[in-house]
Amino acid sequence: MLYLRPLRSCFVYKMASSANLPPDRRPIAISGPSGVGKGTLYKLLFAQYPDAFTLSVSHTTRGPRPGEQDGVDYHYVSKENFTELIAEDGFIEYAQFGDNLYGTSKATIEEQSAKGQVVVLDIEMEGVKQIKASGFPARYVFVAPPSEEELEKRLRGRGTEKEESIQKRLAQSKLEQEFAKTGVHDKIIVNDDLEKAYKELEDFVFASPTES
Ligand SMILES: Nc1ncnc2c1ncn2[C@@H]1O[C@H](COP(=O)(O)OP(=O)(O)OP(=O)(O)O)[C@@H](O)[C@H]1O
Repeated sequence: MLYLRPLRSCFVYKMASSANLPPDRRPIAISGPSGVGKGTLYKLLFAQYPDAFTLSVSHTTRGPRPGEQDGVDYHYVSKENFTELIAEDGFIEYAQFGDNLYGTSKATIEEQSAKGQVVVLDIEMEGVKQIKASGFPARYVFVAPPSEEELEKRLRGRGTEKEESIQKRLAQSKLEQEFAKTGVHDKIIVNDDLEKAYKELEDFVFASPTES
């Protein structure tokens, strides 16, 4: 069980949630191996600054699962609609997993950004490559594990994956880390101590455009 001390006093939290917006409004693409703690880190950021950030809502051709809402969890579209959007160059990145297509639409990011929030994208390596190639303005954060052993421990500790899935994620993690070594990201955060890693993320996202 992860123990996390409150990150800020209540007073600072209120100030932050109403007035503290990042000076650099480009979307932030967060990537890194599965189980490294990406979701944990950006959820802390959202909790701390509820008005400043929003998670990008992807398009998918898979049907909604019970409890999922269109426009909240995903934008659910038909395969025909999805392929039309690809033809119109409507995605900054897309990929196929199993029988289904998933993608991040330019229009969605623009609509979300127009509301005044900074869009956060939780994205894997191929997505990062595609966004870079598209020329879409974004900032890139890579979350790295302190070690392979710790990553495996976190994946197992989360209790969401079967053995085969854990092995696949660990193998993919090596590719993600090799990719990160090529220097494509603006910031690499080693998620060892959670509070320290969170602080690094917070400092990065609130840096002025010239600093990052
Ligand atoms: N610094 C940390 N120290 C210890 N445990 C951590 C730390 N950061 C995250 N964790 C734990 O590691 C597990 C994986 O974290 P999380 O689900 O956020 O990973 P993720 O990178 O978003 O994974 P995925 O890409 O599969 O969604 C969770 O159980 C989380 O509580």
